[in-house]
Amino acid sequence: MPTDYILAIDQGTTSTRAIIFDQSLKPIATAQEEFEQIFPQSGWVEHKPEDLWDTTRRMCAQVLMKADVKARNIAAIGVTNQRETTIVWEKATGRPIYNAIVWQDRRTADFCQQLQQAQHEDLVRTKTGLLLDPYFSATKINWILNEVPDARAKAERGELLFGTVDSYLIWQLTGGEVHATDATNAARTMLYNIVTGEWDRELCALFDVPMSMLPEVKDCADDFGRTQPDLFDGMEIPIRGVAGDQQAATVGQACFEPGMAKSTYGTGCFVLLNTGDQPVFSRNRLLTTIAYQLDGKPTYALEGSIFVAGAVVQWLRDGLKIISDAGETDTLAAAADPAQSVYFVPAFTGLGAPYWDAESRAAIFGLTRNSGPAEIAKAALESVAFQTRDLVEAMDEDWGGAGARILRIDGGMANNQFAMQKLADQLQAPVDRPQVTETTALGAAYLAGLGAGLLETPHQFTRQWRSAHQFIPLVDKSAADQDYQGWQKAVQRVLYKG
Ligand SMILES: Nc1ncnc2c1ncn2[C@@H]1O[C@H](COP(=O)(O)OP(=O)(O)O)[C@@H](O)[C@H]1O
Ligand SMILES: O=P(O)(O)OC[C@H](O)CO
Repeated sequence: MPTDYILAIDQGTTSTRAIIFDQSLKPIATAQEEFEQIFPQSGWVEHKPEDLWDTTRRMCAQVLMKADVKARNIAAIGVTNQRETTIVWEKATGRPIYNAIVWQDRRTADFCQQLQQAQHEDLVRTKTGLLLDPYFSATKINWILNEVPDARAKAERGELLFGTVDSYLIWQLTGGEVHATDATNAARTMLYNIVTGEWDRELCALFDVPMSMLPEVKDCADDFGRTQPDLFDGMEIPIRGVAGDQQAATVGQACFEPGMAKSTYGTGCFVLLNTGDQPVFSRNRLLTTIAYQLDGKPTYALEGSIFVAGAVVQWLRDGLKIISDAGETDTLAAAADPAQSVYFVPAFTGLGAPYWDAESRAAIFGLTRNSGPAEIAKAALESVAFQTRDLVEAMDEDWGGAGARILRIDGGMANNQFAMQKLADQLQAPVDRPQVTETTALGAAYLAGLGAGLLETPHQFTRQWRSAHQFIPLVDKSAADQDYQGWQKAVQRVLYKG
């Protein structure tokens, strides 16, 4: 049998997936497992790095078995990951010195505020395209170095390494041989200059992060080393593709032309609009980021980041316990009393774009004695559509109204008919769900195939993209606007910043 499969590892916020694709990029088999979410204090979110690695290793083994494919038939591995999540480990042992601090974690809000008050936001923004928010890695690294005993001294002696989840997995996969990341993940650390394409000395000084801890930055389709032999039956499989999960989804949705946009509904929701070879800086507090980097050339994107999308459904299941499965919200919401105006602002960990309010917390408005699980589920799903409209309106202004008129959607929650119909209604524009909804893994597989020289240029891949379902607006603009105004009022009531 020829060596012609690609293994994509998608290490997400709530679960780890491994998917095998054939050379035509058709998914052959998937293995997936959830892992523990740790909430030590209000606004804090952690993962055990060992869980991220163990689930990765096991899902890779499982998917090979499921697909009945041998390791020797895997031509290349692509890695994609939850972004910004921060891990610091010992160079000598590979042992993490603290749990992974997850992107949603808000513990460094005060530090960010101090830096804002000291007028550092413009510097950060021009160099990184980001805002001074706890979301990004820099202040999380600073926290670990300050709070873990001896960490700072060890870091200064060059004994500690930092990585986003991709780097940590590459380090583990290669048996400590390779400490690298790609430009899209580097762009989320708040230490990387997205214009010059290098780690920024001034920012590392500002956040007090020794540059010796930082990984080498590579293209998205590049040589990230080979797996250590005892992981895959003695085979050393090349790792050839890496991208942050939202950027991988942008690739997987074939958004290769300026003006094309995708929106991914996983734990959070992230809209990325391709802006071409020049960074566009937002006037509406959206982020500027690298969509992908090939042959040393970055393609930039405007990004809107919502911290809670699918996570609100998880909360209905695990917190409120009104459903036992995420999919149940679909029928539950459809049965809600249409006369009630319940709004749910899911600011469990503050609000992301365009509000950037780390201290606000969630609230439900408009409850009556007749409100029940159906009305709450409906409001939860609708919150995702309203939040996306917030982003798309901001993007339209920044991009001169010439943004994508059709949004490509993916992620676990894109399977929810009710939520996605509401989205089309709110945007007053069509919403396209593709045939392959595992676009994040697909993007990573494509990059790995490109890096391994198995696959052709992006234009070839673009021709393969197919819509499976298009949602079109079913309400008129005035009804949608009236609904949206209720949301805007609800948001104003939870904003901490006022
Ligand atoms: N049918 C559905 N309806 C609503 N939400 C869903 C549905 N299926 C999955 N989800 C939500 O989507 C999220 C999982 O999507 P996924 O893309 O796997 O996320 P992640 O990569 O962040 O782990 C969960 O938060 C889950 O609650
Ligand atoms: O794990 P996801 O799919 O929710 O994505 C998380 C993002 O990368 C955070 O920036």
